[in-house]
Amino acid sequence: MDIPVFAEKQIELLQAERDADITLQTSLLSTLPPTALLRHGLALTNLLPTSQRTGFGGRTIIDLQPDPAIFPTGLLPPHGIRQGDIVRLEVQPGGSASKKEKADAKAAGIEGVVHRVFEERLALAVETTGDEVDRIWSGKRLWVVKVANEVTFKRMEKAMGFLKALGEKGDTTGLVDVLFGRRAAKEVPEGYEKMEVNWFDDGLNDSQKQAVRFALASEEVALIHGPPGTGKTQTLLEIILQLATPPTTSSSTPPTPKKILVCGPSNISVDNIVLRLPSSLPVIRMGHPARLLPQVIKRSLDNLTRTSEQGEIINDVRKEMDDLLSKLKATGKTRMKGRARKEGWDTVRHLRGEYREREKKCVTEIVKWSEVVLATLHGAGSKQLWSEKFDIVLIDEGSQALEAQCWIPLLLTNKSSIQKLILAGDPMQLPPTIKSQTKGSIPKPPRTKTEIPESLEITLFSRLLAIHGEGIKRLLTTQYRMHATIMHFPSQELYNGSLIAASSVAERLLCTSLPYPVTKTEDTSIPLLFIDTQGGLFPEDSSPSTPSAKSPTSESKSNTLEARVVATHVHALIAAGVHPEDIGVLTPYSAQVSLITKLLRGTYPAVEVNTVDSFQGREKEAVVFSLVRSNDENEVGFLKDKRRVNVAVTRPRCHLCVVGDAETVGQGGKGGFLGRWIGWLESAEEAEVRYADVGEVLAGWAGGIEVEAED
Ligand SMILES: Nc1ncnc2c1ncn2[C@@H]1O[C@H](COP(=O)(O)OP(=O)(O)OP(=O)(O)O)[C@@H](O)[C@H]1O
Repeated sequence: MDIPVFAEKQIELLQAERDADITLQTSLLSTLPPTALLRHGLALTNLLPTSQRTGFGGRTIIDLQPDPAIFPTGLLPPHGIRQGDIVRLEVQPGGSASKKEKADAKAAGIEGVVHRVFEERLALAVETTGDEVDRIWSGKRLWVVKVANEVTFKRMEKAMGFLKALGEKGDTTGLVDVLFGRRAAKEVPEGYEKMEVNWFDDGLNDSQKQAVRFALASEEVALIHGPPGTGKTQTLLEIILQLATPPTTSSSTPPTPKKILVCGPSNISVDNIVLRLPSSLPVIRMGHPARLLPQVIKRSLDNLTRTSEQGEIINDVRKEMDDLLSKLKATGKTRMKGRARKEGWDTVRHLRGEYREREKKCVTEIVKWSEVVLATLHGAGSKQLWSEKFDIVLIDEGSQALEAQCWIPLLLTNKSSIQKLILAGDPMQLPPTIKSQTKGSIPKPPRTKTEIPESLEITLFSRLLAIHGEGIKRLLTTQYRMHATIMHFPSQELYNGSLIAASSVAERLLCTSLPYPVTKTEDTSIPLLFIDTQGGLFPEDSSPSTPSAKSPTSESKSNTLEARVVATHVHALIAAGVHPEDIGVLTPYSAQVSLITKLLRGTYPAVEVNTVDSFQGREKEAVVFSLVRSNDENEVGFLKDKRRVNVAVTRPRCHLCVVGDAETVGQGGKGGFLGRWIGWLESAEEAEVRYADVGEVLAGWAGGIEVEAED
C-alpha cells in the first residue's frame, strides 16, 4: 500500500469528520437557548465560582456551585456534563443579551476539562494563569458549554503527517511495513501451541491460553478476536504480566522484561485494565486525573509524582502558590491592591513556571523506570512519552478505535524501538461512530493489499485481517456472559458457530440466577422472547423527528405503541422481582430512547434506556430491544447493520426480549443477516414468540406510566 497516499486520505477524512463535528456543535449552540442546551446535555447553567486551587501540571481547579437563587436545594440540576469533558467557562448571557454581548462573553471565556462532578458542585481544571481566572471571577453568574474536542483530531492528524513523511522518505520500520502489507508478517515459530507458560491466571480457558501463547510467540503482529463476553481483557492481562515479568530460567542471563505501552480508545477501557492488574506490578496510568476512575488515581502519574521524593518539593511550591492565590482572592478589607497585587500575580506566574519545570523532571524519571505504561490512544501522544522507548504496543478495544488513533502510540513515541503490535477487538461489533459518513452505508474493508480505505469506519483491526488473513488472529471462544440460547444466533452467523457458553452461564435465568429472589413467571423463566407486532397496528410514528432547534438530534424514528409494549414488559419483569437497575432497554433510535424514557422514568427511573451504540461493551441481566421500524415499505434503516444487532442482542446475561414487526424487519432484511435473524426468532424453536395485541397494550399496565405531553 502506498503509505503517503493512505496518510493523505486519512487526513482528508479526519478533516471532514472534524468539520462535521464542529458544524453540529456550532449549529446547536447557536440555535438553542441555554435551557435547551442544558436539557440536551451540552451546557450547565447558573453557576457561581466558589474557590480555586492548584492541581496537577500547575492547572487551576475552579469549583463551581449552582446559584442558590435559582437552585435553592443547593444541588446541580440533571445535566449531561461528564468528568473529562472539554468545556468553555463563560459569563452566562442574560435572556435579553444582544448578539454583541453574547459574542463578548464567549471571547472572554476560558477552556477547561471537567475535573470532578459532584451532586452539588463541578470542579473544572483550567490551563490558565490566576489573573485570567480572576478576570471572570468577580461573582458573576457563569455557565459551562461543551466544546468539540479538536485536540484529538490534531493528534491524529499529526500522527498521519508523520506517517506520510516516513513513507515519502522511505524511512519506515519493519513493523510499519508489515502493518501496510508491504511484506508478510514473520511466521509464528512452529509448535508455539505447546509453549511452556507459567500461568499467572491458571483459570484461563484453552482458547485464551492459545491466544496468549500466540501473542507471546508472534514477532510483529497478533490480533486477538474477542466476541462479546469472551474475556478479551482477561487474556490481555495475562499477556501484560507475561511480558512484564518473564519467568526466570536456569540460564545465566536473566530474561529482560519488555517495556509495554498499553492503550485503549477510551479512558474507561484503559482503567478497566489498570483496575485488574495486580497491585504488585509497577505501572503508570498516564492521563488527566480528571478523567480517571477514582480507584486508579493512586497509580496515576499525578499521584506517583506527588508521592515521590521530588514530589515533596513540588508540593511545597504548590502550597506556596495556593497560599498566595487565596490572598489574591480575598475581598473586602483584606483585598490586595495596586502594586502589591500586581507583584502577587507575578510571583504566582514565576512559581507556576518553577512548579512545571520540577514536575517535568520528576515525571521523566518515573516514566523511564516503569515497565508498563497505560494511556488512552490519544494520551499516548502526550509530550511525556515522546522519546520513550517501548518494545511492544498493546491495544484493547482496537475495533472501536479509528485507525489514525492507533498510530498515535506507534508513531508519537520512539517508533524505532517498537517491535510488536498486539491488537484486541471484535470487528463484528460497532466501529467508532463517524458523523461525516453517509447514513446507511456500511463500508467494506479493502479487498487487496494496495486498496486505500475510503472510510474512517475501516479499523486497523479489519484492515490487517483483510491484508494478512486469519493467520495473524486467534479467536476466543468461551463466553462468560449469556445464556446459551441468547448466544446461539450471533455465534452461528458471526463467529462460525464456534462460541461456547461457559457452564457457569449457559443456563442463566432471571428466576434462578440473580442474587436475590425473583418469582418464576412466564417471563422470568425464559431466556429469549420475541414480541411480534406485525399486522400494521403498531406503525412507526409517521413524522420522524428531524433536526430542529426543538429536537436537534439527527433524523430519528420512534414508535409510540411499541414503546408501550416495551414498558409493559419492563413492568412485568419488575413485578416479578427483577431490580430495575438490572434491566436495560435498547433501541437504535434516539427518538425512541426519549419516548421510552418518558414512559418509564416516573415509576422506574433506575431502568436504563439507551441507544445500542452507547451501550456497547456493557451488560444487563435483562435487555428489552425495541426495533421501532414498522412500515409498508419495509424500510429498516439503522437495523441493517448486523454489528448493531449483534451488539444489542449480546448485552443480556439472562433474558432478552425483542419487540418489533417481523414483517417489516424480516422483509427489509430479506436475504441478509437481519432477515435470517427474524426468521430464527420466529421459528420458535429457541425463542418464545408472542403476538402483541393493541387492545391489550392500551388497556394494559398504564397505572404507573407517566405519559407526558411533548415538551
Ligand atoms: N477463563 C475465565 N474463567 C472464568 N471467567 C472468566 C474467564 N475469562 C473471563 N472471565 C470473566 O468473563 C467476564 C468478561 O471478561 P472480560 O471483561 O475480560 O471480557 P471482554 O471480552 O473484555 O468483555 P467485553 O466484550 O464486554 O469487552 C468477566 O467477568 C471475567 O471475569
